[in-house]
Amino acid sequence: MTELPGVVVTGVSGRMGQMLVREILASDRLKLAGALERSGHDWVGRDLGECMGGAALGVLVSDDPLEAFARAQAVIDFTAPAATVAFAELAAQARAVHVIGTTGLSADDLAKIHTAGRHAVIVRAGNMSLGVNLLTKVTRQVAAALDEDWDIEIVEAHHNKKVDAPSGTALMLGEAAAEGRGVELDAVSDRGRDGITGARKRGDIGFHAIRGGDVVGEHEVIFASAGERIVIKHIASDRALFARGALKAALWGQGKAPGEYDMLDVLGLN
Ligand SMILES: NC(=O)c1ccc[n+]([C@@H]2O[C@H](COP(=O)([O-])OP(=O)(O)OC[C@H]3O[C@@H](n4cnc5c(N)ncnc54)[C@H](O)[C@@H]3O)[C@@H](O)[C@H]2O)c1
Ligand SMILES: O=C(O)C1=N[C@H](C(=O)O)CCC1
Repeated sequence: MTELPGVVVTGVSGRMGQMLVREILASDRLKLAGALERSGHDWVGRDLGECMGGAALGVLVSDDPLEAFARAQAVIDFTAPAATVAFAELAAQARAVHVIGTTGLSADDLAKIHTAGRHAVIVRAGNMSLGVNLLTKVTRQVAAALDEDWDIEIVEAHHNKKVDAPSGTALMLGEAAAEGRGVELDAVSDRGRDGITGARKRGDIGFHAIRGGDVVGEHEVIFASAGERIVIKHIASDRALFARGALKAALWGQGKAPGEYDMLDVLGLN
């Protein structure tokens, strides 16, 4: 019998980290090979199962990525930008597939991740759900079909602990709309208006972020013209959705040529 690919989960105490552990433990195609948290976190050195309030799993939470990645075929990483950039280099050294869900990455962070992708498989997406990835395709098509008489606005809502805005998903949708229009997103992006902003600039793509309660993730792309509006909306009601997408990516990446991929590749939507 062949061994199942082993996965290390980073940021294991986090909202996504714990969801990923549950999905891996329930999977018959992947096994848990390690659990990482940041140095100084009170889970480090303790049994993961007990930390999560259940029975012991025999997996100690570690703060040593180098040692953990050496035993893994995949690293699933939903943490924070600085951690993800460091993990990209270490996962590439270990030739482990690095699945990146972390959002809020800067252009400089993305360039470093791109460099790591020369040596190993990286799958990165601001949203790992089938629905949102399909929505990016639809958004690109609708934006390509309409001219600038149609104003594009992207509205997103998330829980009150989210630290970055616009969300990674909103940026994916904005990129898709800009691509459909044949423009660079950076040149037309208008984020969170406030004060005497003047009239809306033709061709801009607007972004608006709502933060509150326990909202898992909601995204709306609005195409507004004189007398009519098209609104395309995705609602995520369970974080398990993102975790299952990440597991799919970890499996899909096994044996692929080094490079940077996204969920459209994984889902066969490219
Ligand atoms: N792509 C997607 O589908 C998707 C879905 C949900 C969340 N996210 C993104 O995932 C990230 C995490 O979200 P969350 O809600 O789980 O946040 P969270 O704050 O609950 O968890 C992040 C975890 O990472 C840990 N961490 C930070 N630095 C670390 C380091 N150096 N080493 C190890 N662990 C470290 C933190 O201690 C924390 O436990 C965010 O960027 C979020 O936007 C993406
Ligand atoms: O909870 C979060 O944080 C989420 N982040 C992703 C984003 O930034 O789009 C995906 C949805 C949930």
